[in-house]
Amino acid sequence: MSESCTHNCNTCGESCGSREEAQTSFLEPLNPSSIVKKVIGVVSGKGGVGKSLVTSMMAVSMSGKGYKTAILDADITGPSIPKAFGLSDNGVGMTPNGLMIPAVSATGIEVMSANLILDQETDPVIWRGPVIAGAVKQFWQETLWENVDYMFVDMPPGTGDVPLTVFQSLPLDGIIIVTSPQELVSMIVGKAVNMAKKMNIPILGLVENMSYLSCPDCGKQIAVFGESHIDEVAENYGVKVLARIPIDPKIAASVDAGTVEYLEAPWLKEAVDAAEAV
Ligand SMILES: Nc1ncnc2c1ncn2[C@@H]1O[C@H](COP(=O)(O)OP(=O)(O)OP(=O)(O)O)[C@@H](O)[C@H]1O
Repeated sequence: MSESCTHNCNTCGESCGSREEAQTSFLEPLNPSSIVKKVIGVVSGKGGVGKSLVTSMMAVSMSGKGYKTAILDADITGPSIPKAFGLSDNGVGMTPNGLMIPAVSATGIEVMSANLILDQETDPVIWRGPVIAGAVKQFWQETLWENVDYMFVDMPPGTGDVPLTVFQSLPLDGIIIVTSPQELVSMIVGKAVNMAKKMNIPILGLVENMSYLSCPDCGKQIAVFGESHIDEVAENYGVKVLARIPIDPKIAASVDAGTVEYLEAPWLKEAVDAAEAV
């Protein structure tokens, strides 16, 4: 036993031989009919930076490579995945033994989201934190996830109570952190990196969305939200920059039209390689 051991594993950072028993696992088991091989969380410091876009496009890219892919929309109060895939109807079924059957997109991506089970997609979700976290656990445990190679989880934004519970409940194999240049990037990345490290979840890297706008006439890149600091931030925290996504009206239009799975995402190549290497 280390000299600096406090004999209380909740307060002691030393890794000694008697550590494991004291660790409590909050991981929720899957139902026996389901298999999910890899789970990758997509996180952001706040809403509106493009977390759902990155989640959707990672799923689209992995599905395009032949993997059976699913999306668990854990952003319960701001569920935007069904709309991006044009899944506005109530597409969730039930198995005879009471498991939810996820909706399936036109190209075969399975989706589970609060918006698919609400009577009206405009109904607000006015639930408190523990209820929200409980819904995410149900989406994980009580859905029939049949032989999924890759599941992407659109995490609730931020590093508060709800994202923390989701982090603890799902067996994440890695996370992707999405930022935009106008955020307090360093602080946000720092919080997300520390949260992931505390839970021993590997960080695949950072994706900077709305990084720049390409002038349609001369091709010059305009830093609409100011110069990016993503490289310094990534270096400070020892993580990789996986992608820089431009502001592109085509992106917004295809999300609005529910045709995100027909969008090409050449900018995510390194992120896709990182997911494949998990
Ligand atoms: N690079 C981009 N170019 C143009 N529009 C974009 C881009 N990224 C995202 N958008 C648009 O910005 C809006 C917010 O994006 P998105 O829903 O992915 O963000 P989010 O971080 O998931 O937000 P929330 O947590 O609130 O759901 C969407 O309408 C989306 O189409």
